[in-house]
Amino acid sequence: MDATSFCGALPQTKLSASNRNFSTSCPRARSVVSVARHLSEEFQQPDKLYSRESLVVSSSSSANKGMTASGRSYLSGPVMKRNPVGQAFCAASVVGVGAFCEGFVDSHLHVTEDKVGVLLLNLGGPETLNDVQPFLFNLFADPDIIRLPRLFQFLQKPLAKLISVLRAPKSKEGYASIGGGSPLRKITDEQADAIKMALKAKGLTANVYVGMRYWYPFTEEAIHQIKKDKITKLVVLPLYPQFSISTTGSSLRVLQNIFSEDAYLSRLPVAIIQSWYQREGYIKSMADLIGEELQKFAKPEEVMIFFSAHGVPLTYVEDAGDPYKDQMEECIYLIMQELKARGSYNDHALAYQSRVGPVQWLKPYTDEVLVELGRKGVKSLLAVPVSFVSEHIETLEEIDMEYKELALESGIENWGRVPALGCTSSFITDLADAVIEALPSAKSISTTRSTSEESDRDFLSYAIKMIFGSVLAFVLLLCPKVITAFRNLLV
Ligand SMILES: C=CC1=C(C)c2cc3[nH]c(cc4nc(cc5[nH]c(cc1n2)c(C)c5CCC(=O)O)C(CCC(=O)O)=C4C)c(C)c3C=C
Ligand SMILES: [Fe+2]
Repeated sequence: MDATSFCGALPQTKLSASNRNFSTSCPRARSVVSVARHLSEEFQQPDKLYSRESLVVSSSSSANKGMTASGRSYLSGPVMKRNPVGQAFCAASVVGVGAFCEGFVDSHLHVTEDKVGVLLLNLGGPETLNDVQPFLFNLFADPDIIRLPRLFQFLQKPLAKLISVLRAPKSKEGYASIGGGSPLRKITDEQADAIKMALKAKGLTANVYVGMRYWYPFTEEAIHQIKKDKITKLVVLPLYPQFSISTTGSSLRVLQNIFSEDAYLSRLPVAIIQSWYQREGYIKSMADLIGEELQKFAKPEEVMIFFSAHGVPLTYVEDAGDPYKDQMEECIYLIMQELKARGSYNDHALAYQSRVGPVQWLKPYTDEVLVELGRKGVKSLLAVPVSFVSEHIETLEEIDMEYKELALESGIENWGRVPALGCTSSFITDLADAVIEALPSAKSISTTRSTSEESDRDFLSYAIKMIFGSVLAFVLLLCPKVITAFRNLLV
């Protein structure tokens, strides 16, 4: 497998151009932030962290699983056989009972006695209003959220402090209006329990862990527990249907860092499901929910189906090759095809919400499209949140309150909103299938540990950057003009 073929492992129905960007047009290794791309660079340097066949990062797709851009298999291990509707045969061959995965039969028909773990990756959210500023700090301190040129990366934390302090009042207002905190932890825990039960029903006993990127339970805590439980095979399932550098990519980078520094983890066979927006079970579950909500309108056939996805800055897609936009568009296409197959021929639109800061984000923007649709005479509209599978601040506050008000002011008379998938059983069953399908392709990561000389050097440069960064932040904080300019940009 070469670096290009690894990039080909990204979901790729319409992505060949952006995938090529991963390996060719973005030479900076650290500031350009896709884990897939980063790994592909590691592959070009054989003495670095990852061996060529070490980490299986797959798109959970019936169309391209296990295939490179040129159609060759990138999996060196067993490749799952599939039936024509994209379900792996694996579910039927799982026969295990007892603790963990005893008796699990892989596609080589070898009986393995693994302790299977499933790690759900999610964003996390503040549980109280006091958590909001530190949560925002964690978010903005992420180099996959604020992407600074390499030379300025030492400013990441001071900048995160500044932005989080300035943004906190507005965010707090939002969280206060949905009950004083994010529901994400509770919902993700429920999803974890539901996936565990669904796996058990299919004959696979597994521990399911939740690892959040910016709040408790942090990914590090989940990994600690995975080690304690002596898991022997791990499937990583990010709870984002579409891959973005800013979400799945960021969480995978954290995992990569933890795994590369730990002897046990670097030997642990891992399979990563990178995106799953194209899975039949997910598409059908979304179509079910949309169909149900359409029926609540007096004239369902006249309703505009309005997909609202979380945005990302335009540079992610255009410069860093984030496949998010392509995957989102393909996802909407598949959902609409499914609705057509069921006899619904509604008009639809896709727009992007929740932009933050002064830069351009993916367009069209949700608020502008709502006003435009109202102006054009659309009277009935069904909002469909499509980038996230739990209720969260951006569905409960931004869509249900802000956008609804804007739509009604703009002339739309009948408003509806599709709930997030949450623990919808067909959806959970499909995620369980995705886990079972991914399991046989788990591979361990082999690493070379850094020498003590290297870590001494790292520490020194870290210390210098921190001191320099703190002085700069101090100067910035003392300059009222800078603060006012920032505040105007952020709120
Ligand atoms: C696919 C989903 C998401 C993408 C892509 C994404 C990118 C992204 N987000 C920010 C900034 C913020 N995000 C915030 C909260 C938040 N974002 C998502 C999802 C995606 N973000 C979720 C699920 C949540 C948590 C919601 C909750 O219930 O707690 C916030 C904090 C809330 C606020 O102040 O608005 C910020 C800020 C950026 C900059 C970005 C891409 C670069
Ligand atoms: Fe966000």
